[in-house]
Amino acid sequence: RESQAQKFIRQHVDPVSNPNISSSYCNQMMRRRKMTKGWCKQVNTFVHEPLVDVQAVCFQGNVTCKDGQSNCHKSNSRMSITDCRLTNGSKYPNCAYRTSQKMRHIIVACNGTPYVPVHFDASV
Ligand SMILES: Nc1ncnc2c1ncn2[C@@H]1O[C@H](C(=O)NS(=O)(=O)C[C@H]2[C@@H](O)[C@H](n3ccc(=O)[nH]c3=O)O[C@@H]2CO)[C@@H](O)[C@H]1O
Repeated sequence: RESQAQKFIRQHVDPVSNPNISSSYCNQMMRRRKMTKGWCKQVNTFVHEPLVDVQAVCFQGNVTCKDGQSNCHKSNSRMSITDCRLTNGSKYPNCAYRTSQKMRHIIVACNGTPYVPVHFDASV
């Protein structure tokens, strides 16, 4: 049984890829990280920073989450991310994504002991 923390890492952490991401990055990674099973996940962000740097965000700026909870945190600095957004013509099971490479502050929700990221809220 995958924990919420493990699910966050599977869905959002990819330190390996370098920033000059290919246009097929999202089509490959959304499949590889199992977000195209049963349905095509609409939007997903991958963070290209070391896991420890992403986990450290839990101890950075506290902000309100989109759902109104108060356990969200905004990264002090901008991070290398890739946004994957489902294209209009995409038809399950052929999930087709637009790949956008950005430098943004990330906002994650954290929970538990140890207090770790469990949800990707937004990037700004
Ligand atoms: N405060 C909280 N504290 C603790 N837990 C909390 C809290 N809030 C939610 N969860 C939980 O998280 C789980 C979850 O999957 N939430 S999700 O909104 O669908 C995730 C979004 C995100 O994956 C993705 N997205 C979106 C934007 C973007 O820039 N980049 C990007 O990747 O799209 C998804 C849909 O928007 C769910 O179990 C919910 O209960």
